[in-house]
Formats: sequence, C-alpha cells, structure tokens
Amino acid sequence: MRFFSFLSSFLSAWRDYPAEINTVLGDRYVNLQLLGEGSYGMTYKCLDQKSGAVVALKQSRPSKGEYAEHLLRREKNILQALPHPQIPELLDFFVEGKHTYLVMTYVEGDTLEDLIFEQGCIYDEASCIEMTLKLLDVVQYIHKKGYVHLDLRIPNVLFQEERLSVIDFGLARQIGEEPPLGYQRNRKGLITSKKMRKTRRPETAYPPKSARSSYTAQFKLAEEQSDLSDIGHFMLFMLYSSYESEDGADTERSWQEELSISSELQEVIERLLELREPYSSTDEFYHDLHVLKTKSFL
Ligand SMILES: Nc1ncnc2c1ncn2[C@@H]1O[C@H](COP(=O)(O)OP(=O)(O)OP(=O)(O)O)[C@@H](O)[C@H]1O
Repeated sequence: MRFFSFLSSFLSAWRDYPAEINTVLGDRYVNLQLLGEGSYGMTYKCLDQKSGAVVALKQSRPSKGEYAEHLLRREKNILQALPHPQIPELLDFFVEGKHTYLVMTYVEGDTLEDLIFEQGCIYDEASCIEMTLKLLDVVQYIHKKGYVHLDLRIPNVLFQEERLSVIDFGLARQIGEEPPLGYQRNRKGLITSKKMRKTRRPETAYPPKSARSSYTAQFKLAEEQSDLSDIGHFMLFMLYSSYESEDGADTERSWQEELSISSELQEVIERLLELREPYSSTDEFYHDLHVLKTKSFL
C-alpha cells in the first residue's frame, strides 16, 4: 500500500515537473523564471515573442487532470469580467497537450509580504490606513462587479512605488456562488506562518480564535464579509511591522494589548474580524476608514 502511494506521488511529481528556463511554451512564450508552484498549477514569468512583452503564464498541473483545467478556465472568466488597471489583464488562454495555459499581464512590484518580511518596511497607523484605502479602491470595484476575491493575503497585493495591484484570482467567486466541487486549498502564507513568528509575538496571542476560524474553514462564504475579514488580517500584518516586543515579556497578550493603536482603529479592525458588530458592506467600512484618515491628518 505504502509502495503504491510512493509510486503515485513520484509519478505526479514527474508529470508536473516545471518547464526548464528558456523553454518555449505554446509556441510563443519563453520561460524566463518559475514564479511559484500552487496546488493546481505553476506560474512562470515569460517573454511573449510575438509582442515582446513580459507576461505571467499559469500552467495547469497534468496530474490534477481536467479539474486543474476547470479551475484555470474559471480564473480566465473572472479576469475577463474584471477589467481594471490594478488587476492583471487576461491576454491569452489555450490548451496544448496535457497542459492548459492562462496568460496575463505581468505585474511589476514587491508583494506586501516581501516589503514587510524581506525589506523590513514599517507601517504606522496612518500608513496602514492609507494603504488599506488604496486596496479598498480595487476591492470595491470587485464587489461592485458582483465578485469576491477570497484570498486577499499579503502575498497577493503588490506595490510598485505608489501603485497597488491585486493578483491571484484563483479562489475568486461570484457573490453567493458555491465553491468549485472538490477544491482543496494550499493554505501557505497564512497569518500563522513561521514568518509571522519572526516578529517575536507570543504565538497564541494573534490571531484571536474567532478570526482564525474564518481562515481554517475549508471554504469561505462568497460574501463581502469574507474579503473584509481578510483585510482585517492584512491591516494587522502591517501594524505588527512596527511592533517591538518587550524584552523578557513572555506573557500572552492579545493584539489589542500589544499594538499601540487608536481605539477607533481597534474598533474598525474588531468589526472586520467580527469580534464586534460586522460591517454591513464594503462601502460602510470604506466610509469609516476615510473618516479615520481625515482625523489622523488633522
Ligand atoms: N500577474 C502576475 N504578475 C506578477 N506575478 C504574479 C502574477 N500572478 C502570479 N504571480 C506570482 O506568481 C507566484 C505564483 O502565483 P499563484 O497565483 O500560482 O499563487 P500561489 O499562491 O503560489 O498558488 P496557489 O494560490 O495555488 O496556492 C506568486 O509568487 C505570485 O506573486
């Protein structure tokens, strides 16, 4: 039994082996770099020989069969439905042999994850509010179009100087839509990751249990609140970048106790994380955050 499971994982790894650098995919796209490997596909940075542009190309994993193709087709439809300068534009989609390919614009910039954990950027209350308002411009657009992103994590938000972009619509759904059958998410990069522990926070203090449960739920509900809850975590990541733990303090404290933030911002985040009355809409949250921004610059 063990031998068969070993053999099957060996065969999957062999079939899914990423394309070599400089391989031409789809007779057109030259692989410059493997950007990442997800559960259902691999993403490459490629040179489009026809247009001369650098693009991002997602390739399905053959070992995941038709299901990987189905997920890429979904993502293609969603990108097509959301034309926006801060969302990747769908450029091409094709099936070749065992693979399905989705080609989109390559977004330059650093992810918020890199800015915090690799480059040591520090965000105070005012800059956290400023960045979140920028993110909300895109999120409001997505929601108004009738979709939810459902994966608004710090590796999926990129900054190029002042410009913010949102990527990875692989989990996005129409509001109210059921998740695609059989989908299992690779939950890497969540707030419980080792990276977050680098901040020397007591591990159990954050996130609060009720907030963590929305992450550990196998499927999020396709409603605005799911994205708002992600934005709550997004804001806490930014605010923890300026947190310094007190030497020798090993008592467990909640994020509310650890972070030196205004009571107004704390209340906003508690509403996002549903620790108190949740926001009834993204617009209501936007309004409150805008009021806070105006106050913090007075
Ligand atoms: N349009 C894009 N422009 C630039 N980089 C991108 C683009 N789309 C994805 N990436 C990068 O490619 C890598 C893999 O992206 P992908 O969307 O497959 O997400 P993942 O989180 O690695 O996989 P999964 O969501 O399946 O777990 C990530 O590092 C991401 O930053």
